[in-house]
Amino acid sequence: MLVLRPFIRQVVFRAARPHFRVIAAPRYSSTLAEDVRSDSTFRIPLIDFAAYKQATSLAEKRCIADDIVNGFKEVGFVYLTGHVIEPETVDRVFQKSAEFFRLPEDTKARLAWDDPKANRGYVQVGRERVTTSLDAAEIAALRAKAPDTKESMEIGRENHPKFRNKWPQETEAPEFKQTMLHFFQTCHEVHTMVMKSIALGLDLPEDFFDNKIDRQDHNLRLLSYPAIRTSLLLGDGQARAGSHTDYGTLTLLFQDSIGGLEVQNPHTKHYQPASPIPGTIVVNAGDLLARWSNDVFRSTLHRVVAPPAIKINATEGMTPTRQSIAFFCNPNFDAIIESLPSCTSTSNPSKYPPLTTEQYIVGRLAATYS
Ligand SMILES: O=C(O)CCC(=O)C(=O)O
Ligand SMILES: [Fe+2]
Repeated sequence: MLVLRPFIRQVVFRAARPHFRVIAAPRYSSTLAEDVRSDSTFRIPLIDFAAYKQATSLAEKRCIADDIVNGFKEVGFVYLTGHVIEPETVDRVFQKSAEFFRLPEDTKARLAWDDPKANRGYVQVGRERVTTSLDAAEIAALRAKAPDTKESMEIGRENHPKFRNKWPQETEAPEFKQTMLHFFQTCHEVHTMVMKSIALGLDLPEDFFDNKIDRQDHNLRLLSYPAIRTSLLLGDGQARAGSHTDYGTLTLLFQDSIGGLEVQNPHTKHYQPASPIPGTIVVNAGDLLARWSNDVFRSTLHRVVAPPAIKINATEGMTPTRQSIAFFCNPNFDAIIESLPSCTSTSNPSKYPPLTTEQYIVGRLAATYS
């Protein structure tokens, strides 16, 4: 599958409005590290993971692994194509998610999220305010002034010894549970594979992460952003989802065609659109992977803002409904996250003390919800 590599290198996604702009870059384009230094050439690399799965030698795998690691080092985000998830599977999850959010308010309220340790259940509009702040009072003030305009449903691993998922009844949402559990398993498998490639790209044995990420302590988040007058999204700090980083190893993000996701260019600090590319997964590195890699990887700020609006009259625009599905991949909750041996040296000592996944994630979740 090495033949695919030159092709992928030529198809360079330039993050610039309007959406859906994929530009064939010159054959001998500059490197990613050079491109991301300016907003006009900023790009999120598109990586064909099929080449990794089909590689017949470690050297072939290393090529893709290097591209993936480079993407997380320079941008913190990549678009993944050639993964194992069929488009029909993703379509079905979107359909079942939309059906769920159409349930009556009191049905959803019965399933309300109520405990950051469990992190399961329905979160109504305005209840979460994602932010980088760690200060509870500051987050509460932000939530009051500019709440996230989204609702979500959080699903954890089904076989947890202490915490139960909050499922609607089968008669209320037929095949919802089965669809989500199947998708959870599929995303777990993608995570395991991508982490193998990351291990290789960081000069570790390919199976380095295997026994640290096998417990499926992940979180599947169904997201629904209701239609809203665009003027309500344009105020100070106002967004569909405020600027934040994710907490775990990787996030696998599936978005519909509406747009609005933006990624901060780490060099210029300006936000650039991560426009939907059909069939791809947007994959970003989270805080724990950045910490594990001693900041070799970036956990990049991102947010969801108003996409190009549909005019409802001469002065007012309406921002259409948007759906996305985020699969937050985590290490095992009792895994100790300490700087990886290949990311530290005497001249680059570890920047962070060790901590467990649970300590980090439960602390962040407790701060961001009301
Ligand atoms: O909806 C999206 O596109 C992004 C959502 C997100 O970043 C999150 O929930 O952490
Ligand atoms: Fe996020």
